[in-house]
Amino acid sequence: MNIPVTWLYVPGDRPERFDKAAASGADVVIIDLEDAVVPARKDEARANAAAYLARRTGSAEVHVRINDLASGRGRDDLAALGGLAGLDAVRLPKVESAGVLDGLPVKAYALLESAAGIVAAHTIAAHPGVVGVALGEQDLAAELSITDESAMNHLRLQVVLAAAAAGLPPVPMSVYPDVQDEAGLAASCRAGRAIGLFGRTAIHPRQIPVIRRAFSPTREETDRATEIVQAAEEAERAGAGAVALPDGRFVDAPIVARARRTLALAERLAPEDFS
Ligand SMILES: CC(C)(COP(=O)(O)OP(=O)(O)OC[C@H]1O[C@@H](n2cnc3c(N)ncnc32)[C@H](O)[C@@H]1OP(=O)(O)O)[C@@H](O)C(=O)NCCC(=O)NCCSC(=O)C[C@H](O)C(=O)O
Ligand SMILES: [Mg+2]
Repeated sequence: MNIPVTWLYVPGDRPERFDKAAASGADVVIIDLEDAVVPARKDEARANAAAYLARRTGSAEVHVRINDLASGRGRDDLAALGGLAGLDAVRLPKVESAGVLDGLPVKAYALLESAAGIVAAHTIAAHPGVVGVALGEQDLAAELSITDESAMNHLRLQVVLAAAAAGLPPVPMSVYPDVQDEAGLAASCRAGRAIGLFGRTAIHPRQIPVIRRAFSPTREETDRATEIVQAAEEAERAGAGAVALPDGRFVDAPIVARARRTLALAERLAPEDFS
C-alpha cells in the first residue's frame, strides 16, 4: 500500500461534511471525536461516526480520532463504533506510554503531544499495535510554551527517529492552523520534508492540493534522480558498483535507492509533470 500523503480531519459533529472530506482527494479522512467536539456533543459525534462507517464509500481510508484512553471517554468511543467494521484505524491522542495500547482491537496511530509522549516515543512506536506515530504540535507547543521552529524541530526529529527505528512509515506533519495561508503551508511542508517528515494532516479541504504538491518531488529533483539511475544502470552494465557523475558527485547503492524512490513518488503524486 502507498504511504498516505494527505490526511484530513473532519469534526465528528459535522456529519454533513464527511462526504466532502471523502471527496476532497485526501488519502485518509479522520473523523474527530476529540478536541474538535465539545463534551456535550460527544454522544452525537460517536453516533455520526458509527453511521458513516456503516455506509462509507470512496477510496480514502477512514480513521477515527477517539478520545484519550486515559480519560475513560476513549473506551466509550470504541464501544460506540459499531464493532469497528468499516474502520481502517484509530488515531489515539495524548499517548504517553505504551501500556495504554495493550489489547486494542484495531490498528492504531499514536499521537505524541506532550513531553511525556515524546520522551516515551521509542517504546510507543515499538508497540505491536501501533502502525504509525505523529506529533500533536498544538498541544505540545501549549504545554512547553514553544514558539520557535528550531525548538519544535528538535521534538519532531525525536519522533522521526523513533518511527524509523521501529520500522514504521515516515511521520506525517501536524496541522497547519491558518487555512488561508497557502504559501505558509507550502513553505512549512517543504521545511518538514527536509527533516524527514512525510505527508501532512489538514483541517480544511483547500489544504489538500497544497500539501500534495509540496511533498511531490520537484522537476530539479526528478531530473537529478533520472541522471543518477541512468548512470548507475550504465555502471552496472560495465560491472562497476560505484560511479562518479559528470559533476564529480559519487553515486552508490543508497543514493541510487533514494533516486528510485524519488522517481516512484513523482510518478504517483504528479504524473502530469513527469514524463
Ligand atoms: C477550520 C474550520 C472550522 C473552518 O470551517 P468553515 O469556516 O466553516 O470553512 P469554510 O466556510 O471555508 O468551508 C468551505 C467548504 O469546505 C467544507 N469544509 C470545511 N472544512 C472541512 C473539513 N474539515 N472537512 C470537509 N469539508 C470541510 C465546508 O463544508 C464548505 O463546503 P461547502 O459548503 O460545500 O462550500 C473547518 O475547516 C474545520 O472544522 N476543520 C477541522 C477541524 C478539526 O477537525 N480539528 C481537529 C484536528 S486539529 C488537531 O489535531 C490538533 C492536534 O491535536 C494538535 O494538538 O496539534
Ligand atoms: Mg492535540
